[in-house]
Parts: sequence; C-alpha cells; structure tokens
Amino acid sequence: MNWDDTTDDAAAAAERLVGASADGEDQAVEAALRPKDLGEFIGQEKVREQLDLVLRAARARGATADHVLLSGAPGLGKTTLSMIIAAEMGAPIRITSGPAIQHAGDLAAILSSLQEGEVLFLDEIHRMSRPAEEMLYMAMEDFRVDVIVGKGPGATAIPLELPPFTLVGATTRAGLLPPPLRDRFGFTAHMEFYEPAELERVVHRSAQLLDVEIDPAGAAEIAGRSRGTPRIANRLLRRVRDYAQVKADGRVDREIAAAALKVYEVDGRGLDRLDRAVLEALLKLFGGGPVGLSTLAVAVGEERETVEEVAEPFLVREGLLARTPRGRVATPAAWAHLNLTPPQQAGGRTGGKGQQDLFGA
Ligand SMILES: Nc1ncnc2c1ncn2[C@@H]1O[C@H](COP(=O)(O)OP(=O)(O)OP(=O)(O)O)[C@@H](O)[C@H]1O
Repeated sequence: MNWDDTTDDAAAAAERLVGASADGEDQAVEAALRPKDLGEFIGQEKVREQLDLVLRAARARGATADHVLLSGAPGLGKTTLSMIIAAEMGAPIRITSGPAIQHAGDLAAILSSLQEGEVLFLDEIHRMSRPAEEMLYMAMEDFRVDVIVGKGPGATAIPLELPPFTLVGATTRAGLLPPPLRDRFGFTAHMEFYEPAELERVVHRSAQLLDVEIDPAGAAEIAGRSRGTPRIANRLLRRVRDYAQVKADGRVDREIAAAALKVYEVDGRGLDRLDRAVLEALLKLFGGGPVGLSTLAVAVGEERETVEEVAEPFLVREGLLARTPRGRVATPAAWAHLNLTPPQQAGGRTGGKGQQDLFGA
C-alpha cells in the first residue's frame, strides 16, 4: 500500500501486515488456527492456570462458571479463550460486541434467548451504551432484567428471569470499564504480549495446521518480527508461505523467512514502513527530538492520529521512542536500530554510519 495515500486511521491500521486487528483474510483462516482447549493454548501461563481452576471448580460443582473479564491488546487470544471456556464447560457460545448493542432492548433480546449455562462473549465491552450497561449489571448479578414497557409516567418495568449464563467480556483496557461493571466479574485476567519463544510455538503449530514445512530458525525469524502478537505471527507465516511457494520449493527456513519479510518491508524487529518513516523523520530531520506530534506527522505525510495511534504505541513499547511533555524523543535504541549516530557523537551530523540491512535478509 501507499502510505502517502492513507487518510483513514482505521483503514491504515487494518491494512498493515503488522496491524494487530483482524482483517478479512484473518477472519477466514483464524477459525482453523484457533486452539480448541486450554492444553492447546500457548503461553499466558498464569491466566491459563487460574482459568483452569475456575472452570474445574465450576464443573465439579455442576455450576455455571463465574463471569470472566479478559483484557489485553488485539490479537492476543481473547476470542480464542472465550471459545475455550465454552468448550471446557461443554456449553454453547454466543458472540457479540459492545458496539452492536446500542439499546438496552438489543441486550434484553440476546439475554432472554440464552440457554442455561451458555457463554456470552461480549467483545469491546467498554463500547456498550450506558442503558445497556446498566441492564447488564442486574443480569450479571441476579440473572434478571427489567424490561420497560411503555413510555413516560405510564411506563412499567416487567421483570424477566434469565437462565444462569457466563459472561466473558473482552476489552483492550480494563481501566476503561466503570468500576460497578468491573466488580461484577468473578475472574479478571490480563493478557500480556507473548515472548518470542511462545510465538515460535504458535508459528510451528499454525505451520503444521496449514501444512507448511518450516524449520526452527524459520519459525524464530517470523516470531521475532511478530510484535508479541499471535495474530501477526499467523499472518506473517501466511505471507512467508506464499513467498516460499513462489520463489523456492515451499519449505521455510531462516533465509526464506527473512527474504519474504524484506519484500513486505517488515524489518528484523517487526517495524514496518510507517514505523520506520516516523523514526527516520525523528532522527534525520529533528536530530532525535524533542519534536511536536503535529510536526512529526507533517514530516511523514500522515495524519496526526495515524502517527499517534498506529505507529507510536509499538515504538514506545519497544523503547525506541518516548513521549515527553516537550515532544517526541528518540531513544539511543532508535539510533542503533536505524544504524545512525546521534548528533553529539557525530560532531553535529546525523547518519554517520552507512545503512545496514535492517531486514536481516
Ligand atoms: N495462545 C495462543 N496460542 C495459539 N494461537 C493463538 C493464541 N492466542 C491467539 N492465537 C491465534 O491468534 C489469532 C487471534 O486470536 P483472537 O482472535 O482470539 O484474538 P483477540 O484477542 O480476540 O483479538 P481481538 O481483540 O482483535 O478480537 C487466532 O487465529 C488464534 O488462533
């Protein structure tokens, strides 16, 4: 894609090979790649151990599992875990999302059609409307909702009993939830970004399911560029597979993975073209900062929001860029990553060293 043409942040985020949100192709293949039980779910040891206890105890009591809140960045496995919860409880699952529930009536319709023990997965729970949220409080606590019939002074609340169900709420930030809602979850789990070794296991597992031959060094190469996110690891694997099929004999090793990801402009650390454009502008044009966000955005020909919401979070997480009250500042790691010399070390000049191949191909 041409970043210069990008005007819509959501579109920019969705089209990125290293974007964490699901695109159309992801949705089509993710069902096949999802782990089906806790044993198959890789990493997140603490969450798995705790959830295992919660579910076993509920099963032993013959009860419906407590409501579960999962927080964490996109693509870390929240939807997958909700499906695992249902599978482990031998219960059906209904999937919906906060933005899809704009009226309390929408929620009442879903809740009243749940079967006993069913898992209701509510993605982006922080984006539900206020009236629906208030209805959910009562539903979670008492398995009951009040359906309002009529308007004005003549309106009456008709109580409606619900079968016991398990709500699994997912949010990118638990801090966005109002405390009364947060407090009604019996179990809250925060999902962390994955370690490279865990992502290697994700890549190996997905390669097996997709019938791709890959060696450990090839899997490590993909894992190291996946930004701690299984969805990105799976997506990069598919692009590497394409390259291996077209340019080689279909087998993936370190060289093939690195060469393929060089074509897709994902460097050895998982930065893509937009990330590097932001860093390069910060280093080469502004001597490493501090520089204001708007100025930086103009320098890379992007919207302010694209720089702030699409590129910066990963650069900050990687310790390459810092947001300070005086503006954006590059860290020593940023200079090292782009193989440039900070001005004070280069006698006022930047870019002292020659550019090394960032793609490791
Ligand atoms: N622990 C894991 N082990 C193996 N594969 C995983 C794991 N976690 C996630 N995946 C894979 O990553 C992909 C994305 O996972 P999932 O859809 O569950 O993420 P999510 O957190 O719900 O994302 P979003 O917030 O965008 O809805 C799926 O294909 C899934 O198979």
